[in-house]
Parts: sequence; C-alpha cells; structure tokens
Amino acid sequence: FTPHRSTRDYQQLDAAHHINAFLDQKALNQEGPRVMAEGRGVYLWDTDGKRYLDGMSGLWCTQVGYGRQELIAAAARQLQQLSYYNVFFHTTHPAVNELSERLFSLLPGDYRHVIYTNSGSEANELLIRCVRRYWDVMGKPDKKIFIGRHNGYHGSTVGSASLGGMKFMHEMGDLPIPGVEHIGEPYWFAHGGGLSPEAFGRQCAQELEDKILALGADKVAAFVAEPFQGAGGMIFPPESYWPEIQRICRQYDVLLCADEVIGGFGRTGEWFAHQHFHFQPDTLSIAKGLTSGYIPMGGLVLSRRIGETLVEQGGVFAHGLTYSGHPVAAAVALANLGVLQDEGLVERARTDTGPYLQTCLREVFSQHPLVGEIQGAGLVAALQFCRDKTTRQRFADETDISWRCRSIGFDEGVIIRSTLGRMIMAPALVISRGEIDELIDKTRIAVDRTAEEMGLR
Ligand SMILES: Cc1ncc(COP(=O)(O)O)c(CNc2cccc(C(=O)O)c2)c1O
Repeated sequence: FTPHRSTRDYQQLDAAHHINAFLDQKALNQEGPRVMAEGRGVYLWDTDGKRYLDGMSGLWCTQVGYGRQELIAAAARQLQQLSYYNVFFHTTHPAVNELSERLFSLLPGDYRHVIYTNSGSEANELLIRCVRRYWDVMGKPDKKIFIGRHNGYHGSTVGSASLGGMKFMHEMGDLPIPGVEHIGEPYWFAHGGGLSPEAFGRQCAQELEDKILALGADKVAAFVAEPFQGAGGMIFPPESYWPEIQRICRQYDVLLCADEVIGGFGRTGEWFAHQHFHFQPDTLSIAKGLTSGYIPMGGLVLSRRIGETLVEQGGVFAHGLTYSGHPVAAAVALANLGVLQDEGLVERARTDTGPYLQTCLREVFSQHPLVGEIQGAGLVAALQFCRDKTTRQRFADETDISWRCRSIGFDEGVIIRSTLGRMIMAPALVISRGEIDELIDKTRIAVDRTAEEMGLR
C-alpha cells in the first residue's frame, strides 16, 4: 500500500474517524499526528519523506527490523496456502506446530506447553483464568489473588490492566477487578531513599512476603511482574531483588509469572529477560518480538508443572480465540525466530552490539549534568534525568522535560521513548555499530537541546 494522499489528508481522516492510543484525541486533532509510511532496517520514513532512526523498535517489538523479505515471503506463502483456519473442534494446522517446535527449542528447560493469543494483553487475560484453573485442579480453589506492582504494565484489557499498577489506567473502567493487589516497584533511583540498591531490593521483596502474609498464603495464586519494567520507565531492579522474590514465592507456593512481552526474544542479550536476572518463572507471557511486529501474535508459555496438570487432570480447558495460533502469524513467527537464530542476533546483542551500546551510553552520558543514572543491558537502556545527582532529586515537571526531549529527538531524526523522567531506547537487534553511533549522537543532541531550551544547564 503506497500512501497516495498528503500528510494533511491523512491527518484529517485520522481526526474524522480514529481514536488513537493513550492520548487526548481532541488535542491530537489540533496538532495532527505524524504519519509513518515506510520502514527499512532500523529506519522509518513519514509521509513528508523525513527519515527517523527508530531507537524504539516500534513499540519494543521489531527485533529483526523493518522490511525483512524472509518474514514477508513466509506471510505470502502461508496466505496462498491456508490464509486462515482455527485450533477449535479437534483441529490444528502445520504452521502453529512448526512454530511450537522451534519456540520450545529455544526456551530454557522446564517449559512444555503454550497457548497462543493475538497480543500481550490477551496473554495476561488468559494468565488470570489459567492460573485460577490450575489451583482449582490442584484442590486449592481459594488460591485466587494476584499480586502485581505499582507502575507495572501488563496490557490494556480489563484483567491485564488490573494486573498492571498504573493508577490512571485503573480510573478508566473502575479497575482493578477484585482479587488483584499491588506492592511497590523496585525503582531505586526514585524510591530508594538512603538505602543502598541492594538493601532496597531486599526491602521491595520483603513487601511481597508481607502482602502474602497479610492476605493469607492459602489465598494468593501468583505474583505477576516484568523482569524489568518497560512502559513504567525501563527500570532494572537491584540485583538482590529477583533471588529474594523467587525464594518467597517458593516458600509460600505462590506462582511466579514473568511478563516477557518486552523482555523476550533477545532484548537483554538473553533469549528471555528472566535468564538475564537468573530466576525461573512458572509462566511466561510473550508477544512483540515473537513476530517482530509484522503481524499480531502473543502467547502464554506454561511450565511442565502447570501445563501437565491442566492437560492430564484439567479436562476441558474452556478458553479459545478465533485467531489463536493463526496460521499466517505462526508462519511469520517461525520465520522471525529463524532469522534471530540464523543471524545469531541474540548472541550479538549479548556479546557485541549490546555491550557496545551500553559502553557508549556510559561514556557519553555518565558525566552529563542532567543524567543521574544509566540502566540497561543488551539492546535496552534508559537515561534518568535529575536536578541533583548527589541527592538524586528529580525535576518536579520531569514528564514535561522527557516529553520535550522525545519531541526534539523526532526533530533530530531519532525516535526514543520518554516515561516519567527517563529517556528509553530499545533498538532492533539488527542494529549495526554505526547505527548505534548515530542513535547515541542524536540522543545526545536532543538531551543538550532540551537542557538549553528549558534553561536546565
Ligand atoms: C510487559 C507488557 N505486557 C503486556 C503488554 C500488552 O501487550 P499488547 O499491547 O500486545 O496487548 C505490554 C505492551 N507494552 C506496550 C504497549 C504499548 C506501548 C508501550 C510503551 O512503552 O509505550 C508498551 C507490555 O509491555
């Protein structure tokens, strides 16, 4: 589809019919959205022909970059062969099974079953029903409560937004649903106070134990968390956090459910982010990098303990979506995993491009007067703006500053994400060292221009 209208035409059509995501549509209608029209490698072009280096992989998802012929051809072949069929009524098809075989060849040890969805939100909706069903079958039907974290993000449907801890989302639709509780987030820069990161990590984990004891361990089904918070600000927990969380979950027989929608498929330099943080979840929610965003697909991966219980003892599993395991999505995902494996893109993120990005970021920004913390591993990173590096005092209007920096970035031809007072980058795993240089250089210009324009020097 080649755009054949002007930017203004598309902006007027958008204003006429479309409600975009997570914004005030009236305000957008006045200024008009950017109209992205083309993508190749790590670059995007808008309908005015302006080129952007996409430092965010779309929305943390285009692992293999834009325009990969292997994925395009896989979609075309499957569309010709079998454009749709379902996995209901005692039916399956080749594509979804070829995908599962490859998926489990790269998952770590103890996982055996997967249920496919169209998105990460649906994977987390399913998580709620699946986990409660598991405890029913295990003879513990009262183990129903889920514990999530403030500022965690798990999606934008009723259950997934309830598992998430974003208050402004809960206010739309009277969320969270009953049976979902939240504890604090392990965001040391903002909430660590005088504690060392290690002590703060343990304190945050202790909150989970306190919450479990307050609720009664026999009532708590699972703890749900991202290995590192993504939409909440690209926040890596202190190293003491995950070992303690895992110990507590095991002690009270609370399932540990990792949301790998952002962390999965190579983002940290490991295939899955929980491997980077050295813990073993009972379930993995996946989406995004599964298909590199070429076509929607998500899924819920189950450990042997859970999957075999549901299959061997669970009887009818009362869940299914029209497009569960969609053949074209499965064919694209299979080709996508093939590119990731054949080109060694995860290993490159761990041993080459990832360390290069992390080292260059620290060389360029660690002495910057406005940057109080640099976090990340592999091909995901965040810069924390701060007013005073010694006290870690942040800016009162930090969302304005980071949004301004993001806008200046677009002006400079680079796409980086802003959340709270943090600038985030998560480029495609195909990025080269030369493109990393461009990403960092344009980010530095955007940060410096923000400082100058807002008199922050
Ligand atoms: C950890 C996590 N879990 C679930 C979802 C929901 O997936 P779907 O969107 O496919 O239903 C996500 C999605 N993450 C997401 C989605 C949209 C925007 C941003 C952002 O950082 O601006 C992040 C996510 O980051």
